[in-house]
Amino acid sequence: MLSSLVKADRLASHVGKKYAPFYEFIARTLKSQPGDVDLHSATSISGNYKTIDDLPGPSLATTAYWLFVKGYADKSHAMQVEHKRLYGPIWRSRFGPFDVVNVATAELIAQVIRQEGRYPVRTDLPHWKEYRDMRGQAYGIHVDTGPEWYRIRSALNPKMLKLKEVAAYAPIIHEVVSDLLQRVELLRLRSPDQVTVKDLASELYKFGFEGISSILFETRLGCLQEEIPTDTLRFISAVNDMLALSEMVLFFPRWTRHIFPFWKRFVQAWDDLYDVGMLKFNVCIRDAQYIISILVIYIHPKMKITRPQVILGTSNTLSWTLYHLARDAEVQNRLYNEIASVCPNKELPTAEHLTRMPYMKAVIKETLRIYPVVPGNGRLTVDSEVIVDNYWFPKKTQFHLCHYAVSHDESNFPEPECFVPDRWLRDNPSRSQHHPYSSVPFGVGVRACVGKRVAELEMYFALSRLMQHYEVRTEEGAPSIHPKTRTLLIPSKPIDLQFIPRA
Ligand code: HEM
Repeated sequence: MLSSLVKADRLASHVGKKYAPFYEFIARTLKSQPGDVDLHSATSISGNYKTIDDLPGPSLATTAYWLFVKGYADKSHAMQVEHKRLYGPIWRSRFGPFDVVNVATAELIAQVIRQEGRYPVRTDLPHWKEYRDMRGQAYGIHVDTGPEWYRIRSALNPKMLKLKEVAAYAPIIHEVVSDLLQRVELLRLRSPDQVTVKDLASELYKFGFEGISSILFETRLGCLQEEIPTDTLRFISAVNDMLALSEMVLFFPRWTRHIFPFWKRFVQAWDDLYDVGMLKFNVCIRDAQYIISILVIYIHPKMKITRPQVILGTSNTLSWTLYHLARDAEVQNRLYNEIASVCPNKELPTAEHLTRMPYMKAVIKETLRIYPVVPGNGRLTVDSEVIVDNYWFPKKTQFHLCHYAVSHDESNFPEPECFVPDRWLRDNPSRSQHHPYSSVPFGVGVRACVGKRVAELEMYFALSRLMQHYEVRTEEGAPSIHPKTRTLLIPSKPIDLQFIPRA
């Protein structure tokens, strides 16, 4: 029990006092959990537990059938839900070199996170490490593990996760939001009906890329300009190639590298990334590693070079938010009224204003619940064996945390497919009683998203200023748009919206 409380305390100190009741909940739960064992002696008690071989789950052939015949290759988020229904909340999937244990309830995710150790690992990225070893470069925050990751992360946390520090980025973010507003105005005026902006998501992707780059590079990339600068295009294209090749490189064994061109092109893409990163943005190699690590996590592998579509979490979330607001006039009016009352006469919102906009926060939370940008996260057990739901797992077990299935579970969120921001408001009768891990779009624990605060600031500023200037509507008879998975959860079709200027 002592070890449980220590773990809960450690977690608490990482995330802050705000969540004190949540830690109490964790500590209480831990007292009665099967996971509350001395993990160092797990091997000796492993005989009392079932093992990975006892788990239900699809065979390789069944998985291939689901992906390629039943059409779930770009709907792996929906496959989580279906497989949970078929196999229960914990199951095993095998495909190619991947052997994964899926967990799909909030409680099971909590059990994995509780045992993630001091230096959690999402997944092994041997090919990324190999490139860096070859060029004698450091791994960076996304790839690094162990004490070196912890060192970088500890240096970043106070800068990135403290609201006061992040609020210092407000002027840069507002500058980029002003460009977005100009771009929306230009595009709507240019359209035949003078209100419709076609494929809004791709404009917001450029906004997201521009926003994060101006914070990290302290220089503007020009993504929202009419003509995107060549260097920026080259940088984006290198990221695109690197991500597209990343899966291929991992899938084929090493000895095939002389036969197929993937590895050579993968190395070239990384070389280009560093070259352009350092030339264009004038950053030193260590900074470049850090910046590139951050950027590449959220860039969509399939984005087209001719029309750069850079998918970042913030822009993706904004696209879905506007999509729902356009379909729900009541929610949109409530949001507009809140913004107008806190910032009358289109006053520029500040970080302080945001503290008085609970409804806007609820709108974004609800969007992230329905569309968690990262629909499935990972944890690789490195330090110790773990016990989850009466199963014993050895070191090097890859867990898949099925965020999407959990945040769509009706035992946590009644009518889970409905967009109901009210469920997040305190003192509201329709507030859901849900497990604290039932919607964790930014991940949880010490390895959770380091950009959460920056992302929130960007989304709140962009949404409030768009609402100050426009009412959004859908075109008559516009079809519903469903998400698809391309590593991230993205709209399956372009989102076209009308922007009606407000008086
Ligand atoms: C709505 C926007 C965003 C969402 C939903 C999101 C979500 C996530 C998730 C789920 C993870 C994995 C966490 C885990 O393993 O527990 C993650 C990691 C990470 N995110 Fe974000 N993210 C967003 C925006 C950003 C932004 C704007 C930045 C950059 C400033 C960023 C930087 C990172 C980094 C560096 C990591 C790796 C942290 C580590 O391994 O220590 N994210 N994010």
